[in-house]
Parts: sequence; structure tokens; C-alpha cells
Amino acid sequence: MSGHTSSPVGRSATGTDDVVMSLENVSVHFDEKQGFVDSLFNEPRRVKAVSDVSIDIPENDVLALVGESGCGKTTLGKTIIGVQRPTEGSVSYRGQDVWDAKDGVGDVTIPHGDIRKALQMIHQDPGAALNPNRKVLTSLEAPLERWDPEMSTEDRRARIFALLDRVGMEPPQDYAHRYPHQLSGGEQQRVALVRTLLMNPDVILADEAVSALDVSLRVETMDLLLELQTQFNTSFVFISHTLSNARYLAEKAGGRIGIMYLGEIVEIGPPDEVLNDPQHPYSKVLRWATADLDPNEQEMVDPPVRSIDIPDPVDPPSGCGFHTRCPEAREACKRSAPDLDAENAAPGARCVACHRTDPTHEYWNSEPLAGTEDTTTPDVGGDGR
Ligand SMILES: Nc1ncnc2c1ncn2[C@@H]1O[C@H](COP(=O)(O)OP(=O)(O)OP(=O)(O)O)[C@@H](O)[C@H]1O
Repeated sequence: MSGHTSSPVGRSATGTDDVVMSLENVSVHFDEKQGFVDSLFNEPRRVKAVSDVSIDIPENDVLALVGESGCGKTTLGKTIIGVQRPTEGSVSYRGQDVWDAKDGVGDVTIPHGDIRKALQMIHQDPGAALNPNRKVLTSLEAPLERWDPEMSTEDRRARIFALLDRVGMEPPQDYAHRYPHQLSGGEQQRVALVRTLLMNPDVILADEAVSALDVSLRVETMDLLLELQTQFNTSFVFISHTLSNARYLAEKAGGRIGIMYLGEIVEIGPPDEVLNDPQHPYSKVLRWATADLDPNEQEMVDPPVRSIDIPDPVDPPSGCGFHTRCPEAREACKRSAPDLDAENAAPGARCVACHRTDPTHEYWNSEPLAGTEDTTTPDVGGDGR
């Protein structure tokens, strides 16, 4: 999706004032690590992990990002919370460019320290994120001491105990004096959650935060995340491999699902629209792969793709990144990249990056690619649905 300036998806109905994070035309590229000998003879391969993504995260938003392994979910999530520096494009927190604040460039209105505090992350493996040699209380006190050195020990502890209590770790004084190995996986995850909430953040990135838990605990933890999201007015960016977890969270929170493919968001919108009536051919593949979303649905035998080979993110296909696998791809898809068409969409509406959503696009007059279905007429409206 390069070569155009796309407008961010996700502006809320009330305008831009309540937008917490704004990404504009963000790309993130990595140089692959090389061995010493390799580095003498070859240029490093550049992985295009995120390509030209524009998105807003308003206050109280829940965005669930899904897509197959390696499609760039974690990289985009980390870019949203200002942990990963973009190669191109801008990332702003309440109007302040995050990386200008970090580098002290220009007129910095929000110090980088405040931005870091406002953007937090819960890791996939909370056990690894907690110091095994420190009691829970010490692990929780450390960031509070760093961010708010004026706070008295008494106030600090009162806040920690109140939050431990809030996430169901009662009596909190007991849990506070345990070491991580004396906690279950679910309890460790709650401590990790408390650690982020102590900062009173605006946005929390939860990267596969429930995948390591038992199924029963997963639902309980997702419910807790949602309760806390409402109570603390925090926005959540939730990364998931599975559509069912993403759906659970986004549906309950009235949030959005963003489907990623090869570094791009290809479809985003309310979960019922994106999952019950997917418009992007790749969203249809994900839907197919998650048959349990609707047990009454007749099982489709073959995946709706021409090829199961995922392109190399070092050398992504020209035009639409999905054209090499799309059963509906045409010559036009090789030539030009569709954008999410957020410009014309209503706030919170579904947006799709596919030429087929535009009934006037040259796609309809171009030749189907070898092995594709010959669908000659537009089957979708031009309203981004
Ligand atoms: N620090 C890095 N250096 C080099 N390549 C990286 C780095 N981080 C990520 N990548 C590459 O960028 C691409 C996107 O990775 P990312 O972890 O964002 O995907 P993901 O969708 O979160 O994957 P998963 O679901 O497996 O965690 C992958 O090809 C990955 O190998």
C-alpha cells in the first residue's frame, strides 16, 4: 500500500480530541541478522514487517489484531505503544510525535517520560517478565518509585494492595509477599496486569496475553481485562493468533477487529461485520480456518486460497500483497495496491483494502489471473463494506 497518503482509521465520532495514539503511514523494516562471514559478502535482507499503516486509537478503544504468524502484529502493536521506532511515518501521542519527544526534536509539549508511562504492555509470558528473585511487592514498587519518586511508601503500598485486591488476589498482603514461582500462571498474569495498571496508562498492549493460560482461565482473564478497561478508561490493543479470542474481546467491548496480512491491515471494523460477513479475501481465509466460530456453518472443504505459500516479507508481492494467493485476483491487483479507504468511511465503520470493494475500479475490466475464479461483476457496494 505504498505511494499514497492514507488517512488513519479509527477516528471516533467525537472528533480528534479523544484520539490517544495516531499512526500515519507507518512502516517498520528490520535488517535480518547475519553471520560474520555472510555480512562480509552480502547486504542484509530487509524484512518489511509493517507497511504503510495508518490508524488511530481513541480513548476507551479495544482493538484486536489478528493474522497469521509473522504478519506483523507484534511489530505494529509495539509501534502503537511507542516501543518500536518506525522506519517511515509518524506515531503521535495526543498530538505529540513520540519519537520527536524521545529525541528532543522540535517543540516537545509532552515529555517522553510521560508518554512511556501512558503506554504499557503485558507480555505473553508473565513469568519471564517478573524477576524470579523478587517478591511481588518489590517488583510492583520499583516502577512506581521510578515514575513517582514523591509518593510515600505507605501510599505506594496502599495502591498496590488495592489493585491486587481488584484483580482478585486476596488477601493482597499475602500475594504481595510471594515470589513469582509461588504463583500460578493466571496469578502471574494478574500481577503483570497490576504492574501496567499502576501507571494509570492510556493504552495497554496485550500481546497474546491469554494464550499461555488454560481455556477456562482464558475467558476469566479476558473478562477481567474488559472490566478493568472500562473501570480505568484504558484502551487495549490485543494481539491474538485466534479469531475466537479476538472476537470475544472485541464483541464484548464494542471494539474493532483488525485483520493483518503481510504487514498491512487489510480489513478493520466491528467484529460482527468483519467475522460474519468478511469482505477481504484474506479475512475469508481466516474465517474458514476458524470453523468453530459458527458450529452450524457447513464446513468448507478447501481453503479459499489459490496457494498456501505465504510470500516472503523481505520481497512482498507487487500491488496487493494478497494477489499471489487470492482466488479473485486480477491483473489490476498485481499493478496497484488497494488502500483501506478510510477517508470515506463513517467513524468506526468497517474498512477493507481490496479493489473489489470499489465498483468503478479498473479491476473489473482487467484480466483474471491464472487459476482464479472469473467473477465478472462487482458483488459489493462502494461504501467500504
Ligand atoms: N527484531 C527483528 N529483527 C528482524 N526481523 C524481525 C524482528 N522482529 C520481527 N521481525 C520479523 O518481522 C516480521 C513480523 O514479525 P512480528 O513478530 O511482528 O509478527 P507477528 O504477526 O507478531 O508474529 P507471531 O504471531 O508469530 O508473533 C517477521 O517476518 C519477523 O521475523
